[in-house]
Formats: sequence, structure tokens, C-alpha cells
Amino acid sequence: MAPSALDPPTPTPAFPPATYRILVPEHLSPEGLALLRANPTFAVDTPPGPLSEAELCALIPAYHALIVRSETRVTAAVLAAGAAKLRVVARAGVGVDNIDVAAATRGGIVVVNSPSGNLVAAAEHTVALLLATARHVGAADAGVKAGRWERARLVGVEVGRKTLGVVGFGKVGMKVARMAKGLGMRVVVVDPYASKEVAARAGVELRAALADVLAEVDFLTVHTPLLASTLGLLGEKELRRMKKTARVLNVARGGVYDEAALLKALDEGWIAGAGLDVFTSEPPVEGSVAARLAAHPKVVSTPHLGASTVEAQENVSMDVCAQVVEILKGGLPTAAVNAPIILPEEYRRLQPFVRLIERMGSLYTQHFASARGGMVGGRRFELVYHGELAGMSNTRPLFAALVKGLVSSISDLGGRDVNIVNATLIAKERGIAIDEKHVRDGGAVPTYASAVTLRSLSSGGDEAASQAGEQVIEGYVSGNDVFISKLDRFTANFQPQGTLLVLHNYDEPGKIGNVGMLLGRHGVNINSMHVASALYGGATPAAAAIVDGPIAANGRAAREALMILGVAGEVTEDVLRELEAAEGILDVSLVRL
Ligand SMILES: NC(=O)c1ccc[n+]([C@@H]2O[C@H](COP(=O)([O-])OP(=O)(O)OC[C@H]3O[C@@H](n4cnc5c(N)ncnc54)[C@H](O)[C@@H]3O)[C@@H](O)[C@H]2O)c1
Ligand SMILES: O=C(O)[C@H](O)COP(=O)(O)O
Repeated sequence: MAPSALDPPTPTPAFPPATYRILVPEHLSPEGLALLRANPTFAVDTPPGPLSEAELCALIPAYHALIVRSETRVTAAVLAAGAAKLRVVARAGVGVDNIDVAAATRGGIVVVNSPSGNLVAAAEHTVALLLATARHVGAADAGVKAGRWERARLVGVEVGRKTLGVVGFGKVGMKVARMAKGLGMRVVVVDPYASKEVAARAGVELRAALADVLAEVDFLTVHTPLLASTLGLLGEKELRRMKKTARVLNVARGGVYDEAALLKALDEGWIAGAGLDVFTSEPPVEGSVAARLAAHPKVVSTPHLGASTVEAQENVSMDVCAQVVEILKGGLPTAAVNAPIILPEEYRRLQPFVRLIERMGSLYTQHFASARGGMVGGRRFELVYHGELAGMSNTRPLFAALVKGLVSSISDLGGRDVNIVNATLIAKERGIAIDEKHVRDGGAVPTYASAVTLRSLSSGGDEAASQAGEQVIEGYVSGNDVFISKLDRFTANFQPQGTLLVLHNYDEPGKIGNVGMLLGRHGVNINSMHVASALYGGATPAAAAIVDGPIAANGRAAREALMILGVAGEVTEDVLRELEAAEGILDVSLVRL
């Protein structure tokens, strides 16, 4: 059986078992690296970076984790090159715009970041640029160092009692607003997702639209992520509406201001100055608009230093390295960008059910679908959680486990693993629809504290037709072991593991002996045997089956049963054909779990 949806990666033969390689091609604070290196099974490589796409593509196939800052572009090509082993891309910082998160999601690769490790640093840097642009700190410093003493040319403005516009009232924006209040500024805020109450508590004025603040602010600072909706958010139209004395700041991302429009605004005097930490190309490509902005006399420029404090670097490094350790050891991230957050306690409780449901899915595919020429893709499934399990609100790992079980044994996933990151996408690609139902009291399977029913429904049609085409597997967990309690209309009690031969047969004397002899002739050993009946469960032939089936060869109404044999040895196609041809055997499926 393949590892579960949440298991750590399978070690590759090139390295000792459980050795994971981590690539860190950018400068990362040593505190985080120490966390990684404290683990003797982790090998950490820190080549001098940043690496180009081609260099990364060449290196990445050997790595299980990649840790970057803003200088490395983690493209779809890099992620594809790393598909076989790469489990996690960690961003030691906030912005993930240098990572193709959609491609990572398709590949089942978790992307994690440090959502708040550098927020104080970013906010303080914004305030540093606010004051530096107000008081020409950069030009003054350069002048003194060049032997000039220019006092009249470098008269500045005060920020106290002025109005600061904050676009993006998230973690950094909110911190900047508080600090600005501390400097005696009036703060007006624009953020379509901000709450009025939070704004009121912070003592700032929340405005509905950007257009509402442009004409009144003395300083404007942006703190949004770079998204399609924020690219060029401040363009020519917006900059033209600002005061000629206004100054703008960007410690968020290059591109939120339209750089060409900003350059024009500074050249033509629509605004007075800018403080820029970020650019559309970093370092700005020679001769580009970004480079002209960075070198502009009215601009105070810093080389993306917003997060560059000792404290912030220590925070983000520890944050993401701790998550990489957790993920590689099979645990959970605390700040995944493309996966739901699951609490450790929930995760622990779900673990045996992840195993059970993945096996139920795999059993479904191999017993019902492949063995009978059926399909999994395009089908509709119902996953019903009974008892205590029904009370679990976060069942995402169970959903992922079912998708994995259904598709892994038959599909070529191009080296992708199915997990909580990409399960929805893969189900969609295959046309598999899964409804999850929570049945808290009683329900169809009241015997166990927690149980699961997997039902495959024929798509379309009315309710009756749907029920006729329905195939059912039920299972439960006892201690650490998982059991199947129903397979189709047969009540069972077996552990879904190893290689199983599932024989549907007329329940008549001699069947078991005949099958045993046939398998023996082919060198196939029987390790375990369970007989499943249509009325009640049992692990012995005596407990077998009573159900009216078709008319048997001898003309009597036949009773049917399922024989589930755990086998060792090669079960070839010939063996399967012989079994199918044996008297009283209705059909046979070979299931590898
Ligand atoms: N220069 C640096 O070194 C540095 C350091 C840290 C963070 N950053 C960047 O700062 C930015 C903000 O980081 P954060 O942690 O505060 O993010 P955040 O997610 O906490 O906040 C972003 C805010 O922007 C708002 N927003 C989104 N679209 C908007 C729009 N069209 N108009 C107005 N508001 C909008 C969101 O509602 C959210 O409140 C990010 O781009 C991040 O990468 C840069
Ligand atoms: O988004 C971020 O966290 C900042 O832009 C920091 O980037 P850096 O890690 O390259 O300093």
C-alpha cells in the first residue's frame, strides 16, 4: 500500500532511509538552519544564490524541501522538475508572489510562509521611509558624504498633524497606521475587506474607495499583496488626483504603483516624492523604469530591506524551518498558503480514518471498478461519517484520502502524490464528485464508536435507479487497526491489507477446499481467510452466507457469499482466469492494498 495522504515522503534509495534534503539558495538566519540541522536525518545545502531557473531545475530533483526568500523564482518548471521528491516550498517571509502557488497545488506540494514574522520590521521600515522622504534623509546623507553642506535645499516637511492614507489594512498596514497615530498623524484607510469595528478600535477612518482618499492625503502608503487586482492600483489617474506636496511609499510590492506613471508623476511634479523599497525588477534592470525610479532625485530608495532586521530574519527563519521539519516528519504546517490548517489534535484523531478511507477507496477501485471493467472517473460518491467521527468539522484529510485511494492504484498521476493540497483538483480532473455527510446519532452503522460508509452512486437518473447502481463499502477503526465491515451487500469483518483475493461464490460445500487446492497448485499461499455473508458477519465458513441468488447449476436457488483470502505469492492472470472458471465462482477480484 502506498503511504497515506499525510505520510512523510518515501525515502529514495540514493540516501539512507528517512534522509531528507533541503535546499536553501538564499540567505537565511542561522537560527532556523540550526533547527533543520538538529535533525540528523536532514541534509541542508546552502549554495550561494540566487539561482536561475535553469540552475534550480538542475538541482531540485534531489530535494524534498526548498526554502526561499524573495530573490528566487519558484516557477512551474522548477516545481515540475522537483515533482518526484519535493514536498514543501517554504517562503521565509510573507509574499509568495515569487512562487507559482497554483502549480505547487497541482503537484501536491505544500507552500508555507511566515505570515507575521517580519511585520514589525516592514512597518518600521515604512515609517523610516516616511520620515526619510519628509526630511530628505537620503539626499542629505549623500551630500554630506560628498563634502556638501546643503541646508536650504533640503528643507523638509513635518508628518505630525498630516494625513496618511493606508491602502491595505492587513497586518503591516494596521501596524503602520498605529505607528503613524503615535507620530501624531491622522490616518485614513482603504481596504475592501477591512472591518469598521477594527478600524474604529485602531482610531483610523475607513473609506470605501481609493478615490475617496487620494485628494486629501499628504502621504500615501500601500500594504496590499501583489495580485491581479492590485497590479497598477495606483496609476496615472490616481496619482494626478493627489496633492502636489504629497509623498508616496511602497514597502509592499513593486507593481502596486504603476512605475511608469509614478516616474511621470515625479518628473512632472504631480507629487513631491516617494520612498520605495520594492520594484518590479529587483535589482532594477539597467535602463528600466524601475531603475530610473530607484535613481530618481525625489525618491528615497532601499534594496527591499523591509524585512531585513536581525529580529525579523530570526523570526521568519525559525517559523518556516520549524514547518519544514514538521512536514518532512509527516506532521502539519502552521501556515500553509495552499492547504487548510488542521489542529494537531484533530490530525491525531483523524489518522486511523485516513488509513481506513484510503484503503476503502483503493478497495473500491480494484474490487468494483477495475475488476468489472468499470470506471472511477466520472462517478459520484458519498462518504458518510458516523458516530464520533461525524462530530469532526475538518474532514479534509479524509476527503483527500478517498481521492488518493480511488485514483492511486489505477491512474498515472505523473509522479504526483495525492494529498490535502491537490485532492480537490485531482478529483475535479477525473470527474469524481464526493459528497461528505455527517450522521451523528445512530444511522446505518450504529455498532462502532466511529464508522465510515463509502457509497458509489450511479450518476444521473432517479433515486431508485441510483440505489440499484449503488456499491457500498463500510469500515471502522478499532484501536490502531482498520476493518471492513461491509463489502457490497455482504457483511464482513476483515482487515484491508496486503494482497487480497475477493471471490464471489455460491455458498456450497467444497468451494473453499477447491479454491485452496487451485491456489496451492500455482504456489499461492493463503495467509488468512474470511467469509462474508449477506446477512451477518463472520470470520469462518460456518458464519457464511445466506442469500437467495441465481439458480445454481444443480437447479436449486443458490446462496451467495464472499470469500476474502489474504494471499502470498504471485497471482497471475492465468490463476485469476482459472478461479473465475471454477465451478460455483461468480467473479474474482485481486486487490493490492
Ligand atoms: N518590503 C518588505 O520587505 C516586506 C515585508 C513584509 C511584507 N511585505 C509585503 O507587504 C504586503 C502586506 O503584507 P501583510 O502581511 O500586511 O499582508 P496581509 O495579507 O496581512 O494584508 C494585506 C491587506 O491588503 C488588503 N487588500 C487586498 N486587496 C486590496 C485592494 N485592492 N485595496 C485595498 N486593500 C486590499 C487585504 O484585505 C489585506 O487586509 C505584502 O505584499 C507583503 O509581501 C513586504
Ligand atoms: O514578503 C516579504 O516577506 C518581504 O518582501 C521580505 O522579503 P525578503 O525575505 O526577500 O527580505
